[in-house]
Amino acid sequence: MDKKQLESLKQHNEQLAQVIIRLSNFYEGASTEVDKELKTLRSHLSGKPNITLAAVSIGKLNNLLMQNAQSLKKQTTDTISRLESAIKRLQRSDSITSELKSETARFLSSLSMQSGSLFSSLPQFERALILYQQALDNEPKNTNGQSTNGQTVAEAQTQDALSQPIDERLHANITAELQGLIEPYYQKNKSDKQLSEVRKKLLDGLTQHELLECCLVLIRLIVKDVVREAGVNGQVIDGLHRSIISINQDVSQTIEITQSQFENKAKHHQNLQTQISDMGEVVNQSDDLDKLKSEAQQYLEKMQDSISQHQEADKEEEEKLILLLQNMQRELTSMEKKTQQYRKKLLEQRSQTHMDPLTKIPNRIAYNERIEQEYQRWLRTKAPLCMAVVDIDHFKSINDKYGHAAGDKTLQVIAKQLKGKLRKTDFLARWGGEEFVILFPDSELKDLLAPLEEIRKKMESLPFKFKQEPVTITASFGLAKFANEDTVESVFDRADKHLYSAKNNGRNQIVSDQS
Ligand SMILES: Nc1nc2c(ncn2[C@@H]2O[C@H](COP(=O)(O)OP(=O)(O)OP(=O)(O)O)[C@@H](O)[C@H]2O)c(=O)[nH]1
Repeated sequence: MDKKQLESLKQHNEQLAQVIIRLSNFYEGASTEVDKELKTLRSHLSGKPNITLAAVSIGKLNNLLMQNAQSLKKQTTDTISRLESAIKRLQRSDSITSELKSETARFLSSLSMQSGSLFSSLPQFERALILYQQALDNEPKNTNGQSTNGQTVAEAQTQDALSQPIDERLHANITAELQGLIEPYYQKNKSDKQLSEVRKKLLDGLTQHELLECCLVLIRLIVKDVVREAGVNGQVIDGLHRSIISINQDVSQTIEITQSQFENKAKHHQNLQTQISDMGEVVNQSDDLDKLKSEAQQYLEKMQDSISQHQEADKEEEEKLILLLQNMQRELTSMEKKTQQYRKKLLEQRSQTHMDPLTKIPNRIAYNERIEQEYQRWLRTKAPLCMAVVDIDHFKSINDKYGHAAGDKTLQVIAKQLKGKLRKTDFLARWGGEEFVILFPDSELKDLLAPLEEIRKKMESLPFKFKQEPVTITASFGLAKFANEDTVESVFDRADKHLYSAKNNGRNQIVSDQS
């Protein structure tokens, strides 16, 4: 192999090492054993890659991933058989229609053909959910609103519980949770009629029965979305897994060929050495010039033969190597592309899951992560940390009088205002509905009163205009500071209590630990 080819092999190995390091992140968390082996693999590949050790590690990893795939397959088969018995139970129920009965029969026969792959089974779960929902929708009700089929005691009790009015607070909490859940889907697909209707119902307030219906619509929507996402992600990971196996085979072959080339060279070298020393001996012992000439000629011819033979073999091996390298390069390029697309998608997904789609500020998931960091920092350093809870006053009346679009716009404007007035190190999130939460690291409560008062005044003076009418919008604030044995929850509760004192005292004001 010439210097240029060696250089290219080295470059490919380094490129391969980089891709494998990046790829290995996708498997992180599959199991502790996989994680451990991935760590070893990364250590072999980082800095100056050691491909020989890495190939051993990749082999082990490959076995582990295959075992993992087997246990996943078993779990999937178990789950499918549980799903099968649930659907059989539904089929035996007296109260389902004949149409639904034949549909469950069709579903059961399609389940028996299931391959056992998690991703291909996911749509079956969704179908089962739809069948159950249809059965629930069709279920005949007696005058108490209870089902007339032969229920077990537990089922009858659950049904009973559903016919009781649920606690008002719980109802409000479920409504708020559903509002939060539906928002990203609604923002992505505003023209979807069913989505807009469900969202409107959630914002206007709904009965217990309507709330249950909304839950079902949302569950269906989310399952569909998860199935789609899981399908896409599964395909990507599957594809990457296949590429890694193929590259692993190429690497092993490359190593084998390089090793055999090395051994052949050594053998050839040894042969030449022997021939040269034999020739040396003949020269030493010979006293006849003509004989010496002919013997030397014979040796030279032998050496010539052995060199050309070696060159032939070398050429063949090199051609094989070049083919392998070309293969590897193709696989690497396609893997790079796939991982880059996947990484981009993951980043997008992460930022979407942490952002409120309406106001484009962090949401409650982001808040939960950030408050945990700030709280841990406060425990460690005791640097002052404050929290404010902000709630728009009489927001329901904006929705009622001017419509939800006006309510949405108000939330967007207020979020923008709040964000614009805060320091870069402060953290603002939409807690839910018309409520926001702000974290003030490294800030004393007494120093926050004036700036918050300024924000409150600014909000009050914002020139809102709906249906040609100027509208004044105000907000109430509850402010608390972390102290003594406080936890995240205790500080939030205190800020929330202050907020409600502010509401009870006439709204549009700030109440704090110092009030
Ligand atoms: N337009 C719109 N309205 C929302 C959104 N999220 C929550 N809401 C509405 O915000 C309103 C909050 O009303 P309430 O909790 O009764 O409080 P309020 O009217 O602000 O009254 P006080 O807080 O007591 O001043 C409800 O009508 C919700 O439907 C949203 O994303 N968009």
